[in-house]
Formats: sequence, C-alpha cells, structure tokens
Amino acid sequence: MRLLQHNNDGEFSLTKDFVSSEIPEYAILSHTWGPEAEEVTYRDLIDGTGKNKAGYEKIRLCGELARRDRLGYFWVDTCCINKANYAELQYALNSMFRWYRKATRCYVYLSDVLSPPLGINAESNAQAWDSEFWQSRWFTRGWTLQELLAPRSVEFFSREGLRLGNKNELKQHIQGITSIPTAALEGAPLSLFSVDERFSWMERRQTTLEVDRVYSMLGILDIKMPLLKDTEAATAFGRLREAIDKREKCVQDLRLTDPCHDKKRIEDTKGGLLEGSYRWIIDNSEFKQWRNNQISPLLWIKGDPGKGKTMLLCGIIKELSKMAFDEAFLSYFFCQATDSRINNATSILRGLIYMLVDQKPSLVSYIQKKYDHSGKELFEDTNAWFALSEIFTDILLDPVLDGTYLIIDGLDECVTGLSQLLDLIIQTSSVPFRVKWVVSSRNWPVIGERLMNASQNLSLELNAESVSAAVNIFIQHKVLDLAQRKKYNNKIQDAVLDHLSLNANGTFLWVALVCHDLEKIPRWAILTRIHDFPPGLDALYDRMMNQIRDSSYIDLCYRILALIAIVYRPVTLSELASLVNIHEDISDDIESLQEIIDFCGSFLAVRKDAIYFVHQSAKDYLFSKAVNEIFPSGKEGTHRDIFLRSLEVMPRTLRRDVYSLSAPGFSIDQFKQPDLDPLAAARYSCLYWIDHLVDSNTCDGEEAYRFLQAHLLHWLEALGWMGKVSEGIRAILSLEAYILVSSLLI
Ligand SMILES: Nc1ncnc2c1ncn2[C@@H]1O[C@H](COP(=O)(O)OP(=O)(O)OP(=O)(O)O)[C@@H](O)[C@H]1O
Repeated sequence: MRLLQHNNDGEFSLTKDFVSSEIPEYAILSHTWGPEAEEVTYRDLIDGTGKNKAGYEKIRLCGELARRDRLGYFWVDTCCINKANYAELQYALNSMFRWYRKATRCYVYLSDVLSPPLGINAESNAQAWDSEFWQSRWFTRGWTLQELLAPRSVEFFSREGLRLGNKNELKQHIQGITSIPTAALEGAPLSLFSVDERFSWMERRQTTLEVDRVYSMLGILDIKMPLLKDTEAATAFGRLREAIDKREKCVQDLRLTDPCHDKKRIEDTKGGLLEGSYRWIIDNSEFKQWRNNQISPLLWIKGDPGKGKTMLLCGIIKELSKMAFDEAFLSYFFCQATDSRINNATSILRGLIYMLVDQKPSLVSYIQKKYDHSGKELFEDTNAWFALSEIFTDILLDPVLDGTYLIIDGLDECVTGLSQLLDLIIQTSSVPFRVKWVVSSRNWPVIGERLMNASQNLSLELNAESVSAAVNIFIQHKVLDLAQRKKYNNKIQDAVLDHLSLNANGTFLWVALVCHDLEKIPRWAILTRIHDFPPGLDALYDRMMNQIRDSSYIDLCYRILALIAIVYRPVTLSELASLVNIHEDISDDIESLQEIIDFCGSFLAVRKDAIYFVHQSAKDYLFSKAVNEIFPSGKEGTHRDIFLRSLEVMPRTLRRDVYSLSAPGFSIDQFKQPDLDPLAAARYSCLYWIDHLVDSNTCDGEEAYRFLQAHLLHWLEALGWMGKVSEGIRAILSLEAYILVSSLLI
C-alpha cells in the first residue's frame, strides 16, 4: 500500500509501497470524483505537477486533518494507485475495503455541503445545511458505500473543510438517507446481513462505469474477483452472483454442524452458564500469561471429570467475544464422544474452518479450488483429514487471521484422529502462525505426553482453591433456586447447603447431579435423605445404579441405557421408542416416554426431544463399572439388537411416496415436513442400520439382503427426503466391504 507523507516544505509526496505487515497508521480520504482532468493523479505526484488542479485542495485538507490527528501518513484514491499498472490496479480493487477498514481515521469531504450554521439566522441556515447533507452526491455514488461502512471512525467535512459530525453523531440522518440498518453503521460484522440485503444498499447508487458497481461491492461481500475485460463488463453482475453462489454451496457442504449452535445446546443441556463460576479464570496468572503471550500461544486446561472445563471454556469464549469485531476472529469446537458427528479430528477441523469462513467469507478462496474439483467428497472421503489440514494451515497463515483465537473443548472426547489433531495443534501454535489456542481435556497421559512441554498448562487440581470457590458460588445458586421452587424453610436450605459444601470436593458435576435428584425428593423428606448422597462421582453413580437395580423396570432401563450408550448420534424419544421395543400404546406418548427415561436414574437427560447422557462421565461409569449388566451379550449384542429393530421399524414406515405428494419430480426446496412426520421414528434407523450391522460382527447379511430386496428404493427415497443420500452411499459401500470380509471368513 502506497501512502502520502508530509515533506519538510509542507507539501506531501508518495511513500514506498508498504507490505501488509508494515503499513503504519494512516488516515484516508473519502470523496466524490470531479471531472477527471481536475483530479490529481499518481503521475502528477511523480512528475511534481497537479498543484493547480482543483482536486489538490481536498488532498491538502486530508493531510492537514491527518496532521491534526497526529497521523504521519494518509491515503487518497486519486493519486496513491498507479492505475497504469494492471496488477496494482487489480490488487487495489480487491484491497480497497480492507484499506478503508484499517484506516485510523476516514475523512469524508462533501464538496456540495456548506458549513453548518453559526450565529444569526442559524435556524434557517440549519435547514439549508440539512437539505444539502440529505441531497449530497456522496450518498448517491457506488464506491462511497464501502467508504461509509468499512472504517471505524468516519468524520464528515463541508466544502470549506469544517467538521459536520462523525458517523455516530449523524447516524439518524445517514440511516434515513441510505436505509442501511443502524447496526451496520455502528460496525456490526457485515456477514450478519444477508447477501441480498447488502446488494439492496447499492441499488440506488451509481458508478461511472457499470463494472465499478461490481468492484465496489467486493469488500462489502468479502469476495475476491479478477479484473474483468471490457468485453466482460456486461456480465459482471452475473459473474459476481455466480461466485457468491459457488461460495455459499462450498460453505454449506463444509458445515457439518454449526459449533455456535453446539455450544448453545451444550450450555443449555448443562443448565446454563453461571457467570460467577467461571470469572476466576480471567484473573488467573497462567491465563494472563497466555493472553500476554509470555510463555506459549497454546493454553492447555486440564482437570478431572466434572471439574467444569467445558463450562469454563464457554465462559472464556464469552469473554473473548467481547473483543471488537476485526480485532481478532474466534473459532471454537466442542467435542462430544457420544455424538459421532462431533467426536473426531476431521469434524473438529470442519467446524473450526466453518466458523472462520463464516466470519471472514473470503477465506473460502483457500478451499474453493479443491472443492470445485471434488465437491462435498473433499470433506468426507478417506483423505478428508489430509485435505482439510492442508487447507487449515494455509488459512492460518493468512495475515488477516493474526491474533485469532482457536478453542477446542474435550480433546479426550476426540475418538478418532486424536494423535494427528494434537500434532496439528502443536504445529500451528508456533512461528510463523500467529493464532492463539485454548484446548481442554481430562488428565490423560496420552494427551499430557504431547502437550506438557508444548503448551502453557493450567491444571484445575493445582488451582483447587479458585475452583472450590467457584463451585461454592454454583452451590449457592443451585440451592437458592431449589429453595425458592420447592419452598424449603431455612433449616432445610442450610442442611442442603452444608451437605453440598462439605462433600462437593471441587466437582461441579457432583453438585449438579445431587441437585437434580433433590428435585424429585419431597420437601418433608429432605432432612433425612440428604445424607444418602455420598461424596465422589463414582459413589453417586453407584447409588443411581442401585436405584435402578431395585426398580421394577430394571430390564427396560438396562436396554435404554445400553442403546443410548451405543448409538452414533443422540436419538429422539420416538426413535428410542421404536428401537427398544417399548409397548406400542405408549410409543407416541411423549410424557410416558419421558417418565421411562426418568426411571434410568439421573444418567440421562432429555433436551429438545433428544436424549443425552447427563455427562460423559456417566457413560464412562457404565462402561467401566456396569458393563456386564448393561451389555449381557457384549456391545456387539446391542449393535445387533439395534440393527434387527431397525429392520422391523423401516419396513413399517418406508413406502413409495412416503409423504403422499403424488406428483413425481417434487423439488425438495418446496417440501415442508408435516407436523406428524411419518419418517420420525425411522430416521435414525435409515441412517445407521448398516453401521450397527457392521459393528455387530454378525457374520451374515441375510436380513440385510432381504430388506434391500424389498425396500431399496423406499430407503433411498427416505434418505433423499432427509438430504442424506451420500451417507446412504457411504453405508452401502461399507456393507459391501463387510459382506466381502464376512464371506472370506466363512
Ligand atoms: N460456570 C458454570 N455455570 C453453570 N454450571 C456449571 C458451571 N461450571 C460447571 N457447571 C456444572 O457442572 C457440570 C460439569 O461441568 P463440565 O461439563 O463443564 O465439566 P467437565 O470438566 O467438562 O467434565 P468432563 O471432563 O467430564 O467432560 C455441568 O454439567 C454443569 O451442570
């Protein structure tokens, strides 16, 4: 970027061409062009001509204002770009938005607005000024749209160079003139506004050349385009739309889940984030050292189950999100072993990249070329990890991501590809990368061996005092809530508070589980039963298990727990009903299904119709301490049960034209799923029946063959409605491999 700088003689001259990382602070001018001959060009400045041109005055004004604001450099589009150089012009067109955004100050020179009123006749002058401002040509031109939106500080000046106000002070006027939402004027990320809405801001604006309307939108849409030849000008808008459509398709295919929604769901499932219980981290010395880059850009937060790592990371994200947009980007991922969509290294990379391109869409350029060759397969085939890690490292080298924060919660819950993920994290937390990482995990030696020396460590056990204080805040909050809802008197409230404080041992989860159980105990029984809750997570799980053993529904509870522990993604209540063979009369009765889940102690929780383990440690407990009871025929037996149940459920549901639409060729975009979805109970089975067959290790595909013979097309139709045909093809390929291996074994 070439800037202007004052000389000793009071005039100004061009500087060298700065590379991005070296650009000093500068001011920038926004104006409308007069007749071309009157504007000062790059050539004029090189040749020392142009002082007599009318355009010289506004450059001088910009220089004076920059000096007033203690800025040594300034930039003016008429003379800082050598338009005779094609490569430079192309670079400038694609960089203009960023240059306006990075400017410390932007001065808008309104050549058709006179100074605001002073002294006598102020009121009538004010009206004249008002109407000149509203009618100013500056608001009708194409390029000035990005000059209004991109910079943080925009000040308006009259023809005489007097200050009229800044973007914030004149916000009401500007909003009225342009119809641009106030949030966008206040600097909200433009990616929050739809592409169509952003196009609409340009609708009534003009540019000298039609093609400039396209170029002036590039930054606003955060897209890069090569310069078009004159012959291509007529199709410029079409090309821009096409580039945007291609980009959107690529991002859609990249998105597996939205980590932002996962975070909301996890926070909600865990009962909401309590501010007082995580704020200690902000003042923690290791955290501060990491923030100040003193030891390592990689912070590893480690602690035992239920110590509050996930919620702590939610809190850290909340704090980091308070940074101004564009100061740094923030991308995160919450890993959950219980959900096959978010429990592996490839999904983690997809999530992190998705969040980055969502905030900075032009980063898609690092993916687009490969995606244009391979389509969605790029993110899904056997080489997906390699392709994605290459894309990820390229993206992280982009200077625009300097100081970006990357966060992964639950490395111990990354079931596939943990080792390669750790390598990548360590690699990208060193020079030349300038991103900062926060990762969390349990105290697992396999993770410790890799991260211990490569990161700044923050152990929750070594910060026991802060964690205990945070747990106490959590206890007080939970007990107060219980006391209010269950109308405890002071004696009961104090007894609960005492028992929890004495036994929590710095473990949030223990408190959460006990409070969950206290909900079900009547007020009058609390004083006698509060001591039934032993300290320690495992002891609490033992107690829950004993309650199931003593209940009349032991068999049903075991089948449900086994199923929820084995499924590849959380199932809904109606899917559960169809998969564990619950009595037909209640399979549609949500309240009864919910009651059945309650029989499983506090191991399970239902959120938004989906069933989850209350915590990963509950599932771990079942696998380590109750595996023989829950899985009498081993895990393979449960896989086989789910497979066989799926083969019963699907034929009952799937049929030709399952939604009774009659018309062939019905577009999926026009389709609205009915409230009573005929596929509801069979969705899980359609997606995963083959995976369960494969994992059951049962050496015959006879049942599968019979099902496919009768229902292959029905199944494909159902997958089509679910938008999961490619998953079906992947499943068929794995069935084929499975049958092949099985037949060799026979
Ligand atoms: N700041 C907080 N606000 C509200 N609830 C919290 C907070 N911290 C912890 N909890 C409660 O404690 C429980 C356990 O916390 P969390 O899941 O964060 O532990 P964890 O250390 O990530 O466990 P694990 O390593 O086993 O996954 C949560 O389900 C929630 O109920």
